[in-house]
Amino acid sequence: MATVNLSDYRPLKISNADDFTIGIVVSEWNGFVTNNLRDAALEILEKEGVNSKNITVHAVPGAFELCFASMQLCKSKKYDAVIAIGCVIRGETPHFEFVCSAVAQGIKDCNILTDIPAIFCVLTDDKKEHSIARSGGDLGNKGVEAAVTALHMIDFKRKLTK
Ligand SMILES: Nc1c(NC[C@H](O)[C@H](O)[C@H](O)CO)[nH]c(=O)[nH]c1=O
Ligand SMILES: CC(=O)[C@@H](O)COP(=O)(O)O
Repeated sequence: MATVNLSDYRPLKISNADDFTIGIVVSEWNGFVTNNLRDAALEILEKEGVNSKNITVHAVPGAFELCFASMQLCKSKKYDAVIAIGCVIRGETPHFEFVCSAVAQGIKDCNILTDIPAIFCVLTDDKKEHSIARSGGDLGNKGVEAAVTALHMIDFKRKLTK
């Protein structure tokens, strides 16, 4: 049983977040989870000073489609960071393994093949209850973690190019 609250969030007070541009891709599969992840990420981004007009949210059918959509957003050069949000819940067949592996590799590829940080906010859970606990339940909300990570990575990259 996990004991760490994934959302032990303390304000980052990043000074120049008002001009950060962020693309968010949300898969519609398990929307009862992914919408909560999305909303938590949006809340943190705006709390940290990102202008809502600089945040764009795109929907795709399933987690597998996060690969294509995230790469397109990264290649567009319109965003300082991209957050990929999904929830894959194990079924009866090995399909779960293939989807999870493909999505992890696909989002990794966005980071390696483009110079845009792509954040992996995809729950890969054996049970629905695990996903619920991590999207606003007892174990916090992975969307918080993803938003914080995106801000850190934008800040990291900007410091490199100073
Ligand atoms: N079982 C889940 C899926 N499966 C669908 C795939 O992601 C993909 O849309 C399909 O294979 C067509 O390419 N997607 C999730 O996001 N979550 C699941 O639990
Ligand atoms: C992870 C999935 O794609 C899942 O919906 C597949 O379910 P099943 O393995 O029972 O077909």
